[in-house]
Amino acid sequence: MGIKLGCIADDFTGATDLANNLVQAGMRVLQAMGVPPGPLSADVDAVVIALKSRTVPSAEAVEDSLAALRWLQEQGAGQIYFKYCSTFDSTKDGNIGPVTEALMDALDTDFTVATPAFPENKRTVFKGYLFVGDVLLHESGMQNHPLTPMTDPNLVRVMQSQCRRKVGLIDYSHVQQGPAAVRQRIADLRRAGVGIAIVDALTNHDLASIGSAFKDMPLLTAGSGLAIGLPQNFGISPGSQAAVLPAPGGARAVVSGSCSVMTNAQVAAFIKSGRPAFAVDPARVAAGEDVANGILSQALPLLDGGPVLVYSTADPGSVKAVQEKLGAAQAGAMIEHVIAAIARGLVEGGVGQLIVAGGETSGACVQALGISQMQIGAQIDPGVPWCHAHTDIPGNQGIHIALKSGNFGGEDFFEKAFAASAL
Ligand SMILES: Nc1ncnc2c1ncn2[C@@H]1O[C@H](COP(=O)(O)OP(=O)(O)O)[C@@H](O)[C@H]1O
Ligand SMILES: O=C(O)[C@@H](O)C(=O)COP(=O)(O)O
Repeated sequence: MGIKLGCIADDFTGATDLANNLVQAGMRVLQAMGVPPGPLSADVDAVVIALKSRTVPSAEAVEDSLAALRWLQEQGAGQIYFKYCSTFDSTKDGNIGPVTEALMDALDTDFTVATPAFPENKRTVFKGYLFVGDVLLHESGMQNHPLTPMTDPNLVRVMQSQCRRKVGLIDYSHVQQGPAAVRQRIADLRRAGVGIAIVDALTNHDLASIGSAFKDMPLLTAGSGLAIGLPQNFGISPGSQAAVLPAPGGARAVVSGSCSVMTNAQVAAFIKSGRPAFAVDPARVAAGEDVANGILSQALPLLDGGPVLVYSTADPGSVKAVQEKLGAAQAGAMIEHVIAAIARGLVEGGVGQLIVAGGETSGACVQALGISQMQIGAQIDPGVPWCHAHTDIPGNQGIHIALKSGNFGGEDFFEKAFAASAL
């Protein structure tokens, strides 16, 4: 028998977020970093393949996603789930629309849904508008994202601008009435020539209800929230399947390349606590200085005294100034490269418990550490579990790693995560 659910996530924090929600909902999950080189050997309900496809050119995102789809189909996946950000992070050209349509073509399906709703993390969709907490997406700080600034909260409009197919809406008046009304709405939209529908959802109850209406859909596209509503379709009941990870060991460190509002607050709280923190200065990196080794030589001797932080996290004004000089994509890639080299240097120097803040940053760090699979452990905050992974560092016995999405976690997230790992 094949796997029940095959998932393709467009970034690495997003992949652990989805895997975590599936695990919380009762599924046994394998998370793979990139398309696995061989067939699946574990007995699991779902596989999440993490790609770094959110901000790459859309043709590349499509190619990578189709390769992931082929592998999942070879493992007998019954349903495919394309996971993107709960803030619908997209570049001007996509990639949510182009990847969705390529997957629809490959699966030969004429209809799918799209909903980033994740109520537990305060992402809700109403009348097709995405709210983050009490404000609309474009007032949430996401308008200042370094790579995917989100300036339009109307998801029908955003998705339509990325798609050839007609985009419609399953609004709350249908969702509220339950699965039968949602199925009826889908039939009506199909007749009207709609290929992709944004779906409203405000609560976990809504997600469970729409999840059951989507039981027979070959392709689902969503944030991680919808995962809560799917295991029931496979006869799986809620109940955590989090793995008991090996006992944590080694020194502790945080590396952060996220510039989100929440990460800025978390970095500020860490610095305020008086623990050692080292800033990556983009200007010095651009000038060709060996910033990675400079920081490592200062940070490594301090590891015995408790966690250290290395960050490029900055406010929107500073990010804009850097981008004006270097270009947004170039600045992003350059900083990711330095932080990834630092993450590897920290693990080589004895770090066994590592937090990475930022999705693109996590992708770069996980790749630099040579991690190919992660085991999902206990949740720290909604959307962020501790994980265990093997690296390709000679002699390394594996590390505990938490990939924190930009806007997830409370202000004390770093402290809370290390307190949890000590249990
Ligand atoms: N000070 C900075 N100036 C410009 N870009 C930055 C700075 N710090 C980080 N970045 C880049 O911003 C992007 C942040 O994206 P990401 O890591 O996905 O964080 P988030 O999870 O908040 O979206 C990365 O490409 C990172 O390299
Ligand atoms: O859905 C979410 O919000 C996260 O899983 C996610 O994808 C976050 O991406 P980053 O903010 O880039 O970490």
